Amino acid sequence: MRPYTLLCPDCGQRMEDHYTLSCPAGCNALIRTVYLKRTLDLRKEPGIFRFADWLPVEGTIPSPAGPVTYRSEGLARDLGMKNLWIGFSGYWPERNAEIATCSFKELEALPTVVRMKETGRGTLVIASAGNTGRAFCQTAAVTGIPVVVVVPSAAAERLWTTRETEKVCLVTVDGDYSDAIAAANDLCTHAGLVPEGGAKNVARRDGMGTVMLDAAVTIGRIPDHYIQAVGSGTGGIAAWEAAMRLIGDGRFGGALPRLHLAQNAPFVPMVSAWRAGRRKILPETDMRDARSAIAAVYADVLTNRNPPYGVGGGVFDALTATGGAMYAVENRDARDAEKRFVEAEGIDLDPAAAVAVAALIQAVETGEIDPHSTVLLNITGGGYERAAEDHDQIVVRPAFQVAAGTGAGDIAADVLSWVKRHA
Ligand SMILES: Cc1ncc(COP(=O)(O)O)c(C=O)c1O
Repeated sequence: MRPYTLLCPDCGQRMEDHYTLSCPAGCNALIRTVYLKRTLDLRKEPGIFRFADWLPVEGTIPSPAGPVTYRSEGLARDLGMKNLWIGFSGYWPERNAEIATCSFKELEALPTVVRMKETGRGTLVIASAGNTGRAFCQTAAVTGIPVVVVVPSAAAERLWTTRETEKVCLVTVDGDYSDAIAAANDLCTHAGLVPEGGAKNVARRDGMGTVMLDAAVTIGRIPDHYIQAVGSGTGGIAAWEAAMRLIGDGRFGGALPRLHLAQNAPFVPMVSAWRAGRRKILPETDMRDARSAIAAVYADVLTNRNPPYGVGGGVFDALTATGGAMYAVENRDARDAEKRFVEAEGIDLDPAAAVAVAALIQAVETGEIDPHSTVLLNITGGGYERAAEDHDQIVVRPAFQVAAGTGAGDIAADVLSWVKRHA
């Protein structure tokens, strides 16, 4: 028996894991893991698998990539804060941050690949705006387990690994992130190609949830506030779920952290729906002129048109349960915040992380966050310059291309034959 079961929070059904992504009864809710161990014991592993007790895996990968939490001095002083903690998911070896692909997406990729190997069959297909794809490419390079990664053509340059690998089938799509998602969905209609699952994948959520776990064990308690930039919002959901587990553990306090989730204006569908008090995103209201709005943002990895917002156990529920708030961040504010962060903390940021810093500044200025409270700022990506000093960054060459508006039907047979050759 595996050390966890899956639970549908809607109908209450418990199930065994067969790389299960949704409730077999058809409920519109994100299934969750229920771990047999209610208290968290840290393992003697180098990276994320320190938290394997609360990851849906039995095996581990000896990777140094994991969450790191430290107490801010520079930015805290700049903002007049007393208890600002930074969860740094990137590359900064001087702070023990060893995610060579520089974003928290590696925290999702590592347990996902192990879970798939242990409970599923087939080859994972990942749609990405860049960072998720790079994380899965790296995991394929480290484990030798092949993956199919589908990205917008403009994001292809973000796909690199620190080791040579033949185990990545990179498909580029002429279009934006949504077109990449559509092409990946097309591919997954073929036997042997399996959707990685996004927010529905408990390994992704629990992998991201380790940022909250690491913060709680470092600080000694659950923080009062949690700040993150979101595209799908999976990390926000994960932080909420991890905090519920920590409350169940009993050693880290009994209150949920307030979630502060930020999007990059002008593409802010969840902010718009949340502020209107709606569980449902209305495309004509919340995503008007989506293509041009997406093209205008600084942090394009935050542009997901189908976030798990209204689904049971999704972003709306996470915000409601935690008394949360959402923020729209303008490009210029993200850039200013990035400058302040770099000066204060001494490491570069992913544009998405700059959006989170800008949201923190907004929250402190508007009084949403009391500067004396205990705050966890999730820096979801950074350390690119530092990583380039220490590691090779070997560009992954596209294997196949999907032309604008054509779908992935034409290349499916080629992708399947690639999978056969590389499995
Ligand atoms: C660096 C970084 N931060 C934040 C996010 C937002 O994550 P999510 O789409 O899971 O909300 C992404 C998404 O790709 C990202 O790459």
